[in-house]
Amino acid sequence: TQSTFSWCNSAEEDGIISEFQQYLRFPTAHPNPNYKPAQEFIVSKAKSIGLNTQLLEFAKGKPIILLTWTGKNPSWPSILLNSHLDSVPAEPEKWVHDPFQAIKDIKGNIYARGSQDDKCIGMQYLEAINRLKTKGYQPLRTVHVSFVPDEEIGGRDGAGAFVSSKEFKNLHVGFVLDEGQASPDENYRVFYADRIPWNLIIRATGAPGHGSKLYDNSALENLMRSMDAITRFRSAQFDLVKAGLAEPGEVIAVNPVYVKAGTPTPTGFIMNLQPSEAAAGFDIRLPPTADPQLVRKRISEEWAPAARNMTYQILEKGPIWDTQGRPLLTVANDSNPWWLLFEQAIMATGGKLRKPEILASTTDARFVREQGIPAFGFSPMANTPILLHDHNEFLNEGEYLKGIKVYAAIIESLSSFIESDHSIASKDEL
Ligand SMILES: CSCC[C@H](NC=O)C(=O)O
Ligand SMILES: [Zn+2]
Ligand SMILES: [Zn+2]
Repeated sequence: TQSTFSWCNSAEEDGIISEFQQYLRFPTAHPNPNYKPAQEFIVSKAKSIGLNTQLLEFAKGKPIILLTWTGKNPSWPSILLNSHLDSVPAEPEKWVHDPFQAIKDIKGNIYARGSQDDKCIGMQYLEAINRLKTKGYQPLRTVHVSFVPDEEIGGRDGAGAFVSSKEFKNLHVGFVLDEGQASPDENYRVFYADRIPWNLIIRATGAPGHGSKLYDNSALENLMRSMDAITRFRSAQFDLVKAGLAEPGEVIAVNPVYVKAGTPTPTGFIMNLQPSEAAAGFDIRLPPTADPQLVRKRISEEWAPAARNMTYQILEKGPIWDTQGRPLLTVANDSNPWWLLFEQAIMATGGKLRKPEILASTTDARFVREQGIPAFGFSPMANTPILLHDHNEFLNEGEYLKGIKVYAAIIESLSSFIESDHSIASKDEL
């Protein structure tokens, strides 16, 4: 059969797809990711395409794989392509195919945990580099590829430790690509910021009492009043999205993740005793445009006021602003040459791009942006339902192969960027 792409015959395509399936089968899902076999696979693949390989480890059993394709001008700021090795767990019995077998169905859809999030991009980076090397392309800037652990559990021992290490400083990274999200339509999506998670726990106390009694200030009544206030805020934010006035990543999300109260028995709860303690946990996500001080004030005055016998705890999973007090975002317009190069490369492959977005969830790109380094989130998956962390996560093989072509164009464009000599204008003329 004829291959979809001029650069590769169908036997080569089959090889590329089967290597993607192999990578998907490594058991790197939480809560017990086994990184070693996946690491050996990536290192051997990297060696076969002629990349330098290095292993870093900032926490035991959590390797960071760093691959390097040295450019003709190694002193220039380099490009880093990042992905994570781990994935969230899956419930095999709720999938149509086993999430760790990477089965390809008749339509070419490859079912696996990690197929979208984000083992696809890690392998696509390598295939794209392989493609560029085969055609004899030599980068001006050095290109690094990193595979990191622990993204799904916060990334502190992975990208967090890596980005603040001396090893990272020595790479002199000027621009980073990290994961994005699938797009159900024909337009690719790109992300210039992440929302930052806060974990909020609110606790209420009150006098216990008989289950039959109406009285003020019980622990659960106090908690329920907070729930009401939080629900009103949540709905107001969500209404902005529903009305099309804001994108999902542009509002503050506050979602309940647990509620804890009551006096347990072996079979349930004591029903005629109003408890003296109650607590609830929330996943809050703040866009870089939010004012964290206002959110803190709202929590202390409306969601957990001392006047209602309430206390609270906020665990901030990262700053909203960089060290200079600017919102943690990467400029995604023509004033940023990296943006132009990125956008032009996608268009040159016939790909279309939606308006840049703030990612509703959180990725390792935030660690990079904290260092003042520009980073975009991008996973080339168009015409694909958004299934990250969901049952039946899959990626179509044709879409995967197209993504390799897109990355090849992007990597070529970024790594041949010559700063401040009108290279952007000259690229337009090409
Ligand atoms: C505290 S960082 C958590 C990172 C995680 N990333 C992907 O889902 C998320 O919950 O968005
Ligand atoms: Zn991810
Ligand atoms: Zn994820």
